[in-house]
Amino acid sequence: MTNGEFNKLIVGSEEWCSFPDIHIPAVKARVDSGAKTSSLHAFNINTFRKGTELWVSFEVHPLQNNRKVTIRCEAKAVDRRSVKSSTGISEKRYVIQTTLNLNGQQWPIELTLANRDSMGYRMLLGREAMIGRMLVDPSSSFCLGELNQDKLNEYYGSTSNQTSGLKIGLLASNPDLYSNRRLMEAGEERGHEMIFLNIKQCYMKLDAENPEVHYRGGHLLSSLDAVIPRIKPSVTFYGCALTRHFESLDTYTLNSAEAIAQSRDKLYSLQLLLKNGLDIPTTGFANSPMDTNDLIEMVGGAPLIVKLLEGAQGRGVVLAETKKAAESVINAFKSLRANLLVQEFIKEARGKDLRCFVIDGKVVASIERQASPGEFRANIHQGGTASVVKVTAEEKKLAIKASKTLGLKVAGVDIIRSDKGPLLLEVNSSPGLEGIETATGRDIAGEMIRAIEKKLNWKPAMPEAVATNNLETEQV
Ligand SMILES: Nc1ncnc2c1ncn2[C@@H]1O[C@H](COP(=O)(O)OP(=O)(O)OP(=O)(O)O)[C@@H](O)[C@H]1O
Ligand SMILES: [Mg+2]
Ligand SMILES: [Mg+2]
Repeated sequence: MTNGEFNKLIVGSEEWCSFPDIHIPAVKARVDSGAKTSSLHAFNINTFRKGTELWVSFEVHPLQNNRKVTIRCEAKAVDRRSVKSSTGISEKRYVIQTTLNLNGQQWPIELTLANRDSMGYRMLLGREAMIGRMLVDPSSSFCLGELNQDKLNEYYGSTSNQTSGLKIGLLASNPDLYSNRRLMEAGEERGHEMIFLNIKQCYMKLDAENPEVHYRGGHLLSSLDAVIPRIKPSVTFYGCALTRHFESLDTYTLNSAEAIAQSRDKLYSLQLLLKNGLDIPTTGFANSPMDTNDLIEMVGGAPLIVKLLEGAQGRGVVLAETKKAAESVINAFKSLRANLLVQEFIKEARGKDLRCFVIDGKVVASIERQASPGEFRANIHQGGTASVVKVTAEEKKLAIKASKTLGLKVAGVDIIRSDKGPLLLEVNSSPGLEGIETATGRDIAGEMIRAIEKKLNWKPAMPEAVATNNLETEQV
């Protein structure tokens, strides 16, 4: 190490910094040497002239997951540049030059004004701003010091104690469905304003500076704090596009569009789960009908399971008991151009499976589902019955890891008990509440609302006035 390097700041992957010129006293930055330029999450970006100079005015929510604190800023625009985001989409962004303060050291840096923060960070510190001044230790965070809540309150006033409820949209299709009724009810019970948003009646404006979502007849949906996406398979494409658009409006979505989309693709999600070391029944997938025989051999021969990639509620899951039946089912589905996978049949499960309901990294309830007599599918919609079950620590870990792998904050994880141990069947992004609430008597809808409150740092004005059903403890 040269002498010069001793003078460099050692920073972790996240650090608090400030921007004195634009009056931002504290913002948490993601340190990302993979990005060239630094960026700040800004909205309501408008240009104006000061003499011959082009200036921009913009607003910033400096705190992560908090839309109550807003700072209005003005700065000279030094450029307008095409910037490629991590998702590969390039867009034009204004660039300002401003002073960065990091642990008392100050220097001017260029900042692009980005209008989305898919990573949740309001600020990204890129390598141009770091060159010659700092060394990154990616394994640590806040090497330059943490900021506690008191300090943040001092800077921004009280950031958490809100007296009124949140405005939460339920993005779904059928308001009469048990799960949707319960979510509306649970939110209202906890003092929030709940708005039912029919997916098909939402429409959006895609615009770099002012993206919008409108509802039936032009009503603007700009002030929602959070959205609960409950997207049925037939509207996955549009529902995910809407969810993504809410994310770009800085509305918190309980499950992200990306997580919903990838968990809907059964094949892709199984690949992701396997890659992360989670066990699944042996599964085969092929395109050409010429390979049907080998496909059957691959999963250990008949009896075997055939699943449509776009199935749900047990529809599109077939048990082929003989090799002949397997061949005809696979070929029949293929002739209809359906995407399907074949899977080893877990006979020893005897028509039972587990549904673990995961919220925010915890298993809040689990049930065992037993298929009706003569049926192998345990889905409630196929006549299965649910009962409370004690799940093992291994099963719990599997469910939590599966939700995490797919990036789902709320998930219904289906597990089957095999002779080889628990195997993952699938992970659902809009798991039904009826079966699990009825069997366990738990307030799962309330738990989902609480996960939003926690994420948005919302606390009831009078905690004792709100009915709480504390489900922090995992069900065993
Ligand atoms: N490999 C298998 N071996 C034995 N039984 C299986 C197997 N795969 C699925 N099953 C049974 O069939 C049921 C339905 O399968 P799966 O959960 O994969 O799809 P799905 O229920 O259609 O999707 P969703 O849960 O989203 O509605 C399972 O709950 C389980 O009881
Ligand atoms: Mg299932
Ligand atoms: Mg499913």
